[in-house]
Amino acid sequence: MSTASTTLTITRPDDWHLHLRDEAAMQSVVPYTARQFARAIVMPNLRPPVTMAAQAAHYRERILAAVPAGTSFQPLMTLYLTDNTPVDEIKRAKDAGVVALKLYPAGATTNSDAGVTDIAKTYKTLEAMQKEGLLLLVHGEVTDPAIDVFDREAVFIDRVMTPLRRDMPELKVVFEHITTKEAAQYVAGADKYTAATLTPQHLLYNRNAIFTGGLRPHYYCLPVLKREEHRLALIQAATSGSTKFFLGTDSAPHASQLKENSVCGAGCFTALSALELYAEAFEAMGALDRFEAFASFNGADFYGLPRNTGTVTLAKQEWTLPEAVPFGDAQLKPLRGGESLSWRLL
Ligand SMILES: NC(=O)N[C@@H](CC(=O)O)C(=O)O
Ligand SMILES: [Zn+2]
Ligand SMILES: [Zn+2]
Repeated sequence: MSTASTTLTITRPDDWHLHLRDEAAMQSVVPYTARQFARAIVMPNLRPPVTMAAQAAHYRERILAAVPAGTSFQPLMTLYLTDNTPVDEIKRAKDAGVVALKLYPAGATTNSDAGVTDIAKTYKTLEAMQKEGLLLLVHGEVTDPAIDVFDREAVFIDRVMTPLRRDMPELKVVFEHITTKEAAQYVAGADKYTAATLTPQHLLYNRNAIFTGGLRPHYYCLPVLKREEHRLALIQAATSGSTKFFLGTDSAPHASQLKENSVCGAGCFTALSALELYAEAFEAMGALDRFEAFASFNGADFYGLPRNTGTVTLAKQEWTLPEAVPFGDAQLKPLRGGESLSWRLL
């Protein structure tokens, strides 16, 4: 990393948690990520979900066809784990270049209806993944309606993570988009097979952001933003120098008419300005010297993939994020749209 007074140059980063959707909507958002990141872990929660290796291979082709000419971008594919994922699909997935499977507890988040109802049902498949070296990516929230929505991540640690780690000790697990001090502590204290991704919104905002001056749908994602004490624990984890924490935007585009609706879909769109948002969070902690490892090294090392070559440069330069951008034949409103950002990717 090098910093002149007004620029920050780092090795090309990767996004280890991304939603691209499909068809025209996907074609609208791929260029934003391809501009910011060399690679991205592409989430499989399409309708219908990407459950088989052959579907993932076709989805990758559609994504690659949407990458602007002259830009190098590599989508890293995942499968959607279900109660019925066949054990022998794991070998086919590995051969097709799939790097991970995603665990959505059924009903926990956007397009998770086909998710896992009981993790014990997937153990044979998880054993095959452990053997083949595929990672398990986890949306870590219980779905028990008796549990308060703000407590669902912490309860997930006790009910699912701890038993899973005990039963599948050498399966590499990424606790995705963590939002609580409990999850940050759990991952920091876990062994080398456990890591976590952090989103820009959870590093920058607490739950007040959802309610400031009215209900703000573009700040609503899952797991939902938490109290300030949790945000502080997350930014401390991200800037601690621990290699277990890395960048995963969870950029999750939803058409604006579905966000600004009586029932608002969960997800924040950040791909347009992800590095800028993270740089702001790291700068506020006086930790820009730790940004490169978080954005460009820790994730690749955990996944066992080579680090990127080449660099990107951010400048300390104020600019205004567009309020809305096209999204297929709809519109998409970025988090912080219409407001100013202090860093700009050159
Ligand atoms: N994070 C979100 O709020 N939404 C994601 C799903 C997910 O990552 O849980 C989406 O696909 O929209
Ligand atoms: Zn999720
Ligand atoms: Zn996500």
